[in-house]
Amino acid sequence: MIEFESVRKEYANGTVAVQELSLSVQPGTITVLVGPSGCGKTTLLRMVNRMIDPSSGVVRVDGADVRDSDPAQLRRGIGYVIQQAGLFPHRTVLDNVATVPLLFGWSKTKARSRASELLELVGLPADLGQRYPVQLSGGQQQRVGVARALAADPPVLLMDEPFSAVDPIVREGLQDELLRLQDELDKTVLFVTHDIDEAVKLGEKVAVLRQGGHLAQYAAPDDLLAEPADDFVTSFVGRDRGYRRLSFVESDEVRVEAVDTVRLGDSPPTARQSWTLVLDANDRPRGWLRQETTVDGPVAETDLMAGGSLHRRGGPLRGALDAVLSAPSGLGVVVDDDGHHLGVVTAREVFDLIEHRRAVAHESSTP
Ligand SMILES: Nc1ncnc2c1ncn2[C@@H]1O[C@H](COP(=O)(O)OP(=O)(O)OP(=O)(O)O)[C@@H](O)[C@H]1O
Repeated sequence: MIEFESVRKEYANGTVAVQELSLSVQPGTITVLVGPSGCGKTTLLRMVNRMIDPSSGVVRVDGADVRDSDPAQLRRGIGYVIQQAGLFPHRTVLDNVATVPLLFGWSKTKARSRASELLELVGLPADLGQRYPVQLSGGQQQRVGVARALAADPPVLLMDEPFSAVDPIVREGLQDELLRLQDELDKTVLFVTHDIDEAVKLGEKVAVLRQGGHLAQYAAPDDLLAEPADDFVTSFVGRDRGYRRLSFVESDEVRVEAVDTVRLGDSPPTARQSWTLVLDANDRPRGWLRQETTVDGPVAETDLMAGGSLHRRGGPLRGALDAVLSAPSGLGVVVDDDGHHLGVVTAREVFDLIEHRRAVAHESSTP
């Protein structure tokens, strides 16, 4: 869908931003360009919609050389989202999103109704449509930016550091939202970031660029973390790459064990284990009760130690290990999709599974 063939960009001042780079982006996937500041990510991205033309080489969208298309026409099929959303400050949110359909000659009513649908699609309440961008939080503005880019239903989306101006929690929410949207929409997304965590979370393929616009490695996230191509990629993907790789390991085989539980408001069992898991009336974990804690009567919130993160059954093994490491009991709490308690996993179980996987992988790679 998007191809770069021996693309080179030298700016008028002699800076070579992209160096003889070839790359194919698969249709219907999120591909991430990642690398340190100044390595040519934005330059590469902007060559797709002809905001920048290459000095040599060819950029193709859907098999056609972009230089053969009229830039305005080309951009109708390519949504563009930038940092801090770039919304028009004097137009309401709804009119910001309706801008492109209006340019296409849609009636005001039709364009606004499409804009409302899009606001809902990106998870914003309809009444925000009447506000001005300045009256929204950074995260909300980014969502409007995404809605606006989707307005013409373009098959291709270019996203240039779209989430880097918001705090880490909001950012994680926006990333999850993009993955959910992509499940639904199947766009061809080219996404620029300098954050390797964001890259491996979002990308089906990740292109690591290094200074001077060289392509250092182009691989699926798991392969990137498992086998960085050289010292630059190794240092760029970071020291804890072994741990982060667990994000791509399924936990289906992990054994979930039973643990003693008590409901908030009930009396604890008389013979208590070292740790008892406390649940609410809907079987959702609320915290841990230590054996040493004296409880007179029913268990109350004040008797509890805060629980750790919860591991959703079937989620990546990283979540299981994090649940173990963050729980005061050293037991990772496992829940179903609705947050109901299912049992616990131990660190030993997680490590045994990692060891087992390694042995299986080794066997299958040994002739
Ligand atoms: N119009 C321009 N004229 C001259 N040099 C430019 C121009 N635009 C970018 N550059 C230079 O080209 C190189 C690549 O820039 P680019 O913006 O593509 O990098 P980037 O990887 O997106 O960086 P960042 O993460 O900081 O946004 C940099 O050295 C930059 O200074």
